[in-house]
Amino acid sequence: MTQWTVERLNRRGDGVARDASAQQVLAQLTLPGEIIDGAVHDGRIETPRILTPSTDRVHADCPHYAACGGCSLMHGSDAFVAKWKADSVTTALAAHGITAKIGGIATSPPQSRRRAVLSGRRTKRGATVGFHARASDQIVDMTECRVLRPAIVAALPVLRELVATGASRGAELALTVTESPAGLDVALTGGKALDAALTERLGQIMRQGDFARLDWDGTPMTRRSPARQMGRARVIPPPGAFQQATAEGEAALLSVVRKSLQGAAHIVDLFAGCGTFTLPLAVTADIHAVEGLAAPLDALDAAWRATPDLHRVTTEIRDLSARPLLPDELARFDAAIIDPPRTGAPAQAEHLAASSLKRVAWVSCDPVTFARDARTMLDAGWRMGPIYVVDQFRWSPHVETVTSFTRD
Ligand SMILES: C[S@@+](CC[C@H](N)C(=O)[O-])C[C@H]1O[C@@H](n2cnc3c(N)ncnc32)[C@H](O)[C@@H]1O
Repeated sequence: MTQWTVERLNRRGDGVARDASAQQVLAQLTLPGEIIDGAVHDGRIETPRILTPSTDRVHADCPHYAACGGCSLMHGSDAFVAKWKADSVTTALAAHGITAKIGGIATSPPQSRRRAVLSGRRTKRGATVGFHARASDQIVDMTECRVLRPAIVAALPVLRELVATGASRGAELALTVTESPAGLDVALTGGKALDAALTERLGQIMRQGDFARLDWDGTPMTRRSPARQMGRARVIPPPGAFQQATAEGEAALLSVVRKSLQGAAHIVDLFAGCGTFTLPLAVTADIHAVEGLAAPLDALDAAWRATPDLHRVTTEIRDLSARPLLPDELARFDAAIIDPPRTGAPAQAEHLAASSLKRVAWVSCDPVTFARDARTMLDAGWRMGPIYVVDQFRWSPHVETVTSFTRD
């Protein structure tokens, strides 16, 4: 059988391997340097046999690992994964001619992810709930998980009950499950239409799982408010709202943002969400929070109004792709935070680059789009500080970063 040598992992964490004639295949769950064989289908080896393992290979301690798409790097040592994530940032920046200094990597511990989007489907015997299998629309019926908070794992039987009760045959439900201090906050989409009988049954299931809130396709049922602390403020995030995936990751991002903007008195927070950065920084600065969705901004505003002694916080609903803040609008601030979605913020980057601002803290969840936007800033004369890698999605190929841009 042909033998292949794994040269590197691609951005999805798949091994890129070559045989003696330089033919290339992709092989999941492999590591650089490994010699493998296995059946090739459509340019992929789905179940590679590891003939010569890497010294970075470790036992993946999860019964679902062979199939579950939630993790794809659990077979690599912590040191290997940390270096691979840092290297994927430097490689993305190098593609735009940028030499980056990595300031450090903060990896969230196992079982720390407090928010996950799971899938659920009714089956003949009940229901299946979990992440999708790798490159598949099948759902892995999860009984254990090394990344999710224990409270979410413990709720899996109740989540299955929820899906068995509320899913139409064949339909796939999406369950955004967030651990709040008051209990689980579950937002479900794709369920059966609510009627009196279903509402009553859902109430029983909520009590069984001791859920704080269940949002059924836009109809919220609340037993306790799923409020959480952001700085001194208590925010009630809207159902399913974006929140940083781990408390440790959020603290690491906030610490770099805070240090980068120290002493700033008037800050604009672009892509502000529910106020992860706005509310803690409002202890020392006036903040203008800009965000595309009304619901998170309403939550941010309500939290600010209910908290004594914070600086002034104003909010603006605005699509920052279609209508980025212009240089003359940015002129009234002395610093900015930007935390765009994975697509990055090419339009807003142009205007930040051309503005009179002197400091920008830049949070990113995609090194490739970040590198493009960083190029825009550097071309306009900004300097980029060290990049901190914040790994909130341990064992997945996902990489987040935070850095600062300054100029005199
Ligand atoms: C990565 S999240 C960051 C949220 C917040 N900074 C935090 O840390 O919780 C990106 C945010 O950008 C918002 N968003 C996405 N596209 C947008 C757009 N075109 N204009 C304005 N906001 C947008 C999303 O609703 C989301 O709240």
